[in-house]
Amino acid sequence: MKQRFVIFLKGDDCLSTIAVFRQLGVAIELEADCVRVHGQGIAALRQATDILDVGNSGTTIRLMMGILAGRPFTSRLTGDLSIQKRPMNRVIAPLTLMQATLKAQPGGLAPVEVNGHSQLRGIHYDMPVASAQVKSAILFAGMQSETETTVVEKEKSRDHTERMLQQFGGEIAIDGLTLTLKKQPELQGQDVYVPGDISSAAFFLVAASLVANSQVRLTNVGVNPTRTGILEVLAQMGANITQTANKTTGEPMADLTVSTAKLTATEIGGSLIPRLIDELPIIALLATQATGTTVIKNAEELKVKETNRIDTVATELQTLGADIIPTADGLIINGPTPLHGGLVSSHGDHRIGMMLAVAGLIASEPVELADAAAITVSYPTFFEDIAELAK
Ligand SMILES: O=C(O)C1=C[C@@H](OP(=O)(O)O)[C@@H](O)[C@H](O)C1
Ligand SMILES: C=C(OP(=O)(O)O)C(=O)O
Repeated sequence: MKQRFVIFLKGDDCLSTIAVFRQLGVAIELEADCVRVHGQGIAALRQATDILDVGNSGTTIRLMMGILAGRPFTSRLTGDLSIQKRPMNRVIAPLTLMQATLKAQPGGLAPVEVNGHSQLRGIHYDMPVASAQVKSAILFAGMQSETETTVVEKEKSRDHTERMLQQFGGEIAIDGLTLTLKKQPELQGQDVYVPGDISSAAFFLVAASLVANSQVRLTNVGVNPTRTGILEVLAQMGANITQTANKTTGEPMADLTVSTAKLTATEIGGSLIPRLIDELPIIALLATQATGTTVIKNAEELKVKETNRIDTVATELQTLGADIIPTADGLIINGPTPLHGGLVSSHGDHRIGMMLAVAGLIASEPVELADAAAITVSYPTFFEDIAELAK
């Protein structure tokens, strides 16, 4: 259990986030089974001398913009080539309304300069996209604002920020899709147990469902209901999964046991999409082996992830023989279709890389994966864990 905790904190995304906070003056110790953060409050953050590099993490760059918008100094933020293609205006627009000044490259791209404002103004904001990253950035700025901030979500997105704020003694009113918060009292340090990431568990849920005679037990998986869309889809498609809830003081957590099953096609769209957005590449692979036509719609957000995931999923799975058609807002997949081998690529996107590695487990010939190193962004020991299960 502890080992799993270490695995995820060693992902490149986590390490670059820690490096960014250290540059802002926060003392952080990376221990064998935990990260110890010596927080002094948001007001104690100090100006970094260098540009802050978030690596491949969209979550880090967008959430940091919300934090730094309220600090009375200038920060510069950038990331890798993929980050420099991802839209930042979705965060810049609301933070500008709150009185911060943010300057991006043409097209609203990183690098971004944040000129923070020590007296931010709260806003009422109807979110144009269902995005936990945008929501969290506004909440972090709202925590530092002189007047009240209200965010109205388009669809319910993951609520880890709201839960953690409450755990640290902060106050936020949650009424369906409407969130309201004021300037926060001093937050109190807490012990936080980080459950296993369901987005990483998803690759094993699908692998065990597809590989003949499998049974896999995944322990302490985070099952926050804003993240469990994949479990609902798997159940709908006929997967064999049992769930045992674990006692926890923070985020809900469960052990999941999954075994091979015969699957049928399904339709995925609407409010389910934000609850399984990062799982759609692996769900697409699952659908290639299900009987019937699976339709994924309302998922245009996939186009602005680490790659355009509608294109990369369709192209790479077509290379392996899948019957999969990209659409403007999703994918249409006909199954079951046997997959053959071939040379495919992650295109530098960890989730595409892991999906293709799982495809390799069910393909009739070898699958060669180019740029497999991208997987370390979220799951450095992915291949070791797959090899262990394949024994
Ligand atoms: O808040 C987060 O940590 C994330 C939110 C999601 O992005 P959006 O909320 O912008 O869709 C998700 O795709 C991303 O991988 C991580
Ligand atoms: C970590 C991810 O995304 P982001 O770069 O948006 O944080 C992800 O796709 O799982």
